[in-house]
Amino acid sequence: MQQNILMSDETLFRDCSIFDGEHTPEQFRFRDTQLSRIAENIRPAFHGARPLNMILRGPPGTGKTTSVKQVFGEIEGTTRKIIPVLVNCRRNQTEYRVFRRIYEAVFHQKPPVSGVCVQSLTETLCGELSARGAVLLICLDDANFIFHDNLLEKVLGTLLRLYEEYPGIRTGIIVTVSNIDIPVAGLLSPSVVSVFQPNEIYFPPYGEGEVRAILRDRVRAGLYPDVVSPEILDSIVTETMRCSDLRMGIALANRSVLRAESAGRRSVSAADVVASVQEAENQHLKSIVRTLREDERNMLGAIGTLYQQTGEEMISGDLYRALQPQVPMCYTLFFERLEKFRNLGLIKTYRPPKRGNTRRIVLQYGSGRVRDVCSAR
Ligand SMILES: Nc1ncnc2c1ncn2[C@@H]1O[C@H](COP(=O)(O)OP(=O)(O)OP(=O)(O)O)[C@@H](O)[C@H]1O
Repeated sequence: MQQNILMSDETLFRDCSIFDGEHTPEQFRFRDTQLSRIAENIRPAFHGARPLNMILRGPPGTGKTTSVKQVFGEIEGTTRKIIPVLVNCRRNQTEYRVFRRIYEAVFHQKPPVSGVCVQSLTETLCGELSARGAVLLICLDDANFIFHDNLLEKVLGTLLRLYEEYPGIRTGIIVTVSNIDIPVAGLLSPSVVSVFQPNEIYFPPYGEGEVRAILRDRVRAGLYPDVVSPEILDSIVTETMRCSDLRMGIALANRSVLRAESAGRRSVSAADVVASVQEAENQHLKSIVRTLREDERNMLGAIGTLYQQTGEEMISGDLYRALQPQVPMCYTLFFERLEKFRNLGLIKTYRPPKRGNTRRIVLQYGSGRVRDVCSAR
């Protein structure tokens, strides 16, 4: 029995950064096809032409961001004539913040604070791009976070029209989205669609064997030998397949090891994995809720509270009426917020047969957990 044998400063991690959400893996497997298609679309920029626009589409945790980071890393190591900028749309949910992020990446400093609008940022940016003779390659990563309020349309509209206002400016746009059921073109006006013309690259979910291989790589790189046995790895793989998100699997492995470590054991037990599943799911839910505005968080929390009392789903009209006392809002706003929750994977909506526009609204996480996470400050 391996109980309490770790000294307080002993650790099971060879390198704990391997389990960070932002970690770029040394071994990036199973995405060669997607990487070479991305590279093909960017290739014209190496000859001074405009890169082809792209949409990278696939469920969460299928390696879209990692692929872009890999390609951008190679570009940065090869040429200064292409400036790649990764914009995290989770963290930048207004038009101004998106352009501020681009400005910061190009100038390596913040824009002047007072009185600067998007127009003046783009003017300065385009002046700089002309002076350097460089192509701007922007990735709007996790663009589903800016589907609301017509924001994607505004941002794309501005980016795509830069060359009209500033002749000679060349830009390429990569949009990554994790909703597989919403066509991006449906969110855009015909005028934006006609200029955008993206090539779509699909990232399918990883199969069980692929998930096992990826997690095994992480475990080998991040932990000392025998901390995770093949049987324990199997149970982490099973949980990962259940929630079909690799990111959850990485978080689950991390949490299970931390649990074993704090109990002073040298290997992870089946009980560590079981006990860590909820923590890993909570962590995932928290990371999404953190990106919501306060009014949206209040509405989601109110749905959690309501569903605790009424059951795990409601019809849209009933839900709207039931929410009014705590979170008064008009019907349009109600549907806009529901749409955002759906885009973020917080709810699912179903149309019951023969009920017109009515939808059944189902939470994707337990109602009690949703309520607690939304009310935590
Ligand atoms: N093929 C792979 N090999 C190794 N690690 C991978 C692979 N694919 C994804 N990962 C890891 O899984 C996690 C999620 O990957 P990534 O952020 O690239 O997914 P995504 O498709 O952009 O997800 P989302 O749509 O939720 O933003 C990261 O920690 C990443 O390192």
